[in-house]
Amino acid sequence: MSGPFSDLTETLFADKSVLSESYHPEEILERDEEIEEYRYALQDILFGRDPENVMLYGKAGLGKTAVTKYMTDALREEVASREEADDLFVHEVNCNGKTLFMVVRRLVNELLPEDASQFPKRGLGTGDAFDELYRQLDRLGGTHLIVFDEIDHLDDVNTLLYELPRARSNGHLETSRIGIIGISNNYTFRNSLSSKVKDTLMETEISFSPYDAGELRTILYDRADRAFVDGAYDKSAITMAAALAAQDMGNARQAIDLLRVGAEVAEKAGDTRVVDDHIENARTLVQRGRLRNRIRDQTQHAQYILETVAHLENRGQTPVRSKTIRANYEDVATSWASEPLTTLKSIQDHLAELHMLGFLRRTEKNHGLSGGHYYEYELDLEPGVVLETRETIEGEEQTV
Ligand SMILES: Nc1ncnc2c1ncn2[C@@H]1O[C@H](COP(=O)(O)OP(=O)(O)OP(=O)(O)O)[C@@H](O)[C@H]1O
Repeated sequence: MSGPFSDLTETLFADKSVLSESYHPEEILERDEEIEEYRYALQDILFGRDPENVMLYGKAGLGKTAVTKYMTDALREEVASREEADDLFVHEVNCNGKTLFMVVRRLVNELLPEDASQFPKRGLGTGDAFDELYRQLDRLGGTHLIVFDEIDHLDDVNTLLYELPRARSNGHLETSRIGIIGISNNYTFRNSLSSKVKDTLMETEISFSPYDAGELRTILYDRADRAFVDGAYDKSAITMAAALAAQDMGNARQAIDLLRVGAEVAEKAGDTRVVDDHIENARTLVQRGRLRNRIRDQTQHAQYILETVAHLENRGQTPVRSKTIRANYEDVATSWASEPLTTLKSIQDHLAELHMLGFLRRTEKNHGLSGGHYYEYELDLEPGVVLETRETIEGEEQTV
């Protein structure tokens, strides 16, 4: 029987999952120094001693999570192969949007025996959660590495970083040991800690710098070799993806995304080889995707105003003054069944913000004493992207 999928064969990919976000590379490339520092900080675990605490700093996509997974997996394997080494447990918790209580409770629940009831959400305090955490850690014994991702987003991080590292010396733990691994995008995180914590933490700091084009090329070649069938990519396509990502933020995630999206562009076009043009197309698609996310992040009325300017732009009526934008904005807001903002000042505030964020271009007009002084606005991006994104957002809201 023939159907819409029946004539499909795989032409480009040997294993596409290698280019996905959930893929964990077996080998970490171009991070030898960071791995060496990490190894030194954690190696005491093998000899029954407390590990050093580790703080990793670096912007998005620079390998902090990948290196951490690689190191903790390798350590687990090593511990398993040595009879004399204590058991090793690795726990991970993301701190974004969480309170200290939520984070400690989450760890407790992960440690509790399967048949035990969960730590209550209400009725007990953070101190009780810490006590339970210590009880469970000692019940299991061994060494526990706790990875706190986005640690800078945690409220009351000072208490966490004062309590946990000292739990053993303070007599809360007898049979188990703890090592803390904190991950942060914010290089100034340490400065925000209380001096008490700064003085006692004694952590190893490992800083992840942006990848240069050569380093990204190495990472991409390795992925491409695994992801594609033989002869399915041009070397220059890899060079181009690496160069584009290096020029931007030196982010490996972005480089891998460019390669994956480029390959998808090639596949859709029925091409059997990924070449520069596909990567160039991927760049536009990835940029559009990012732009859509930025539009989504704006408040509802800021989005209506952006949509208004996009309509005016399409009708060739820009640059335009805030008064005209306001009149048109009222129709847009009403068309989405929303009550428009009432004052010109609130529209102007949104316009100033949208200008500052790079969505709008603004020109100052000065017509002397008689004509007055005002601004004219036009869109600083393609109107089509704004209107498409707005339609999608409203469509999603209606289905919720
Ligand atoms: N040195 C490397 N070798 C191989 N793959 C890498 C390397 N660095 C990063 N990657 C890959 O790039 C992607 C992003 O890396 P990762 O998630 O580790 O970044 P991160 O620094 O933790 O960023 P974020 O703060 O956004 O989570 C992942 O797919 C990861 O496997």
